[in-house]
Amino acid sequence: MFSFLIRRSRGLLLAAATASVVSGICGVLLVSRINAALAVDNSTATMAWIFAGLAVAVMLSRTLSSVLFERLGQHALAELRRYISSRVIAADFRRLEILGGPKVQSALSEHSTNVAQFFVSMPAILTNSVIVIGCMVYMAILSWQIFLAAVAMIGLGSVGYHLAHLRAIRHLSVASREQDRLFSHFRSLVEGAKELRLHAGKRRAFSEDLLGRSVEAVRRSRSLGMSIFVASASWGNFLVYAFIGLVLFVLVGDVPERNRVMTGFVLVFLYMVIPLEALLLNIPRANLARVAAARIEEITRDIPGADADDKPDSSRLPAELGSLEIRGVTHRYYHEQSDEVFELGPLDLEFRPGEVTFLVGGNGSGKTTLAKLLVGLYAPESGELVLDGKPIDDINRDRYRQIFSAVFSDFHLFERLLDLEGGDLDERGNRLLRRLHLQHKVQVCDGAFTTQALSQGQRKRLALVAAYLEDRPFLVFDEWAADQDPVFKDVFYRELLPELKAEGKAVLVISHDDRYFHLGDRLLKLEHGQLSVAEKSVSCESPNPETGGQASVGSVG
Ligand SMILES: Nc1ncnc2c1ncn2[C@@H]1O[C@H](COP(=O)(O)OP(=O)(O)OP(=O)(O)O)[C@@H](O)[C@H]1O
Repeated sequence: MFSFLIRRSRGLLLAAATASVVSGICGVLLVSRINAALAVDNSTATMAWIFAGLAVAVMLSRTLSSVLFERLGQHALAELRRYISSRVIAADFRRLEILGGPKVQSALSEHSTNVAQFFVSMPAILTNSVIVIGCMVYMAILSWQIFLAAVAMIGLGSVGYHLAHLRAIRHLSVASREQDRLFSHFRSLVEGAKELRLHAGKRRAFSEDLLGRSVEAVRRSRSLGMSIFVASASWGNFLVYAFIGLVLFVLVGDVPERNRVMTGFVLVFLYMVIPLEALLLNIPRANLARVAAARIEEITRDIPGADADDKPDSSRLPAELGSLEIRGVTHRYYHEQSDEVFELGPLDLEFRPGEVTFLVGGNGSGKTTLAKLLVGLYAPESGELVLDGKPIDDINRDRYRQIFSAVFSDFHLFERLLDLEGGDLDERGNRLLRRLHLQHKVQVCDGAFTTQALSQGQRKRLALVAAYLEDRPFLVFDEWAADQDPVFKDVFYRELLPELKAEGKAVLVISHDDRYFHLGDRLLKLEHGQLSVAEKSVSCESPNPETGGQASVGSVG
């Protein structure tokens, strides 16, 4: 993940790192100049100018590195969000369903921000590392014996620090996993607002048992992890003071030029303590970023790219449907908790243009799953879809999907009518809105609905308008009419469906409205994932003159 980000902004990173290193070097030179000034009786004007020059260089390089790293942080955040979004857009739909929205949201917000923080803490890490290393070199020049003692002390500190880090990272990983769950509770907080307000007990249980526990678990693991980091930073700090004591009161007695060396060491130490502290405190942030990056990698690994083609060449999309066959297609859902499997199929079906097919079946019989298989959202586990004699595979599945417009029962309405153009788009949209009696509530203006603040049934009508405007050869409606009033049910079944049929569209309608079934060309019934031929209902209505009331059933498996 970091290497990906580093690759994307190599130039900026190099400039920022150079500025940090320059700032560190100038800082160390500054101390050496102070020490030199202390060692002479009268400091010269040249010494003063060098000092001033170095001080200005430190200020400029530190400002430059901080600004550049801040920009890098924002750049990294934007890059990560682009990367994760593109992976999500291209992901296999079923894998995305299994992964779930909260994890994606968590990756896009918190994990990405933490990774970006790495770049913000980089100047502190780099500059202070250079200062600490420079100070060590300066110490080595002053006395190599004491330098060796410092190296031994740093070795001891590093081992303790490393062991503490391993432990801290474990806690931070637990926290970032728990945070994904927390995001799903955040979603319930808004989406379940009605239910939570209507039931005090449910509200209490949710906020205490679910949300509260999750918030607490994240807090506990993260503060444990960060406390270990901070404690190990204090341990490092303690070692510095222990070392100062050791040098001042034990080691320095044996070295030649005792006074000069002692002044030098005291100065270097005092100068080094703050950068060292900053270094030890910033390394945890970098580690937090490492954990977040690992989590993002894990999440994006779970959603491998499928067959989505970024720019489907619309000229290659079939404007008309020839024949579409489903041959021996199956799909299975495994439910881990109950160790049960729902199996749909094997199904054999054929769809033709200008044909309206009704699909019925009890709840959970597999209707929506069949629709998802048909439109290519799920790849069949066995069997195949054949469009105009050509089998659909991973390579051409995305192009295949472009022949469908669908309104699923959990449809989503985008703010704009995306990828629809034409000077008369607004006019065509508004014409449809008039037919659906929505013209007083909403309009299509500049390719977007003027509002979405409508009832669920009205919003579904907007989804129908969007599907209509797409003008694709195959339309799928998953219980579209379920929440429409009788007038609009009538408009849908008696006006819109026949119109689509007359235009040569193939239409699959998942429905429980048996009083309209005679208006379709055939009726399919699903029971426990298996298709059966169903008799068309003739209740309430006279037989359809077009079909003579007979179900024209395609090849039904
Ligand atoms: N995302 C999913 N993950 C796991 N199992 C699922 C998922 N969606 C559906 N199922 C299982 O598949 C079965 C069929 O579901 P499906 O949504 O296709 O039924 P349906 O006939 O459309 O039902 P309804 O009339 O209630 O909309 C269900 O019994 C359910 O157990």
